Amino acid sequence: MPMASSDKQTGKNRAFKQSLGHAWDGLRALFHYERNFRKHLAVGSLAIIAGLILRLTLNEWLWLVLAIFLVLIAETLNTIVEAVVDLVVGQTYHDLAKRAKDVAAGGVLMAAIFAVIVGALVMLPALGRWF
Ligand SMILES: Nc1ncnc2c1ncn2[C@@H]1O[C@H](COP(=O)(O)OP(=O)(O)OP(=O)(O)O)[C@@H](O)[C@H]1O
Repeated sequence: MPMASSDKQTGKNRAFKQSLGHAWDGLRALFHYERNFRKHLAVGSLAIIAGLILRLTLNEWLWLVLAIFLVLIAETLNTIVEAVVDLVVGQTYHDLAKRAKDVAAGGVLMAAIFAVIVGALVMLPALGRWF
């Protein structure tokens, strides 16, 4: 059952290019609809610019990039949870809906705390070398 009527696909992708196209659609949806994703992307981009200016070492780059991607991936998972919960319960209040959304938000918070710690551990010594 690869296609529903009106050309909207509901079945499996048949080619890698098709899978890649849907993944790209997902990234575009994150960027367009998720304000927090855009914010995290902006902060990550600023950290990369700071890293370029401060000439980070390879090791420092690895930690920084890991922290940035962890936050973006956590935000992605949070978005998935919100979408699926809304799909299932709509506007109805449900304790499990609250738990799922709160836990997903907690995941983003953990990743953000990790990023702040990594940012401080990487940027402070790099700033010290700069001055
Ligand atoms: N259907 C629901 N049932 C119970 N609680 C809900 C429900 N929908 C949302 N909530 C509560 O409201 C909070 C905010 O939900 P919402 O879907 O608005 O997320 P959000 O604030 O838009 O998240 P983000 O800031 O990551 O986009 C949830 O963390 C949860 O505590």
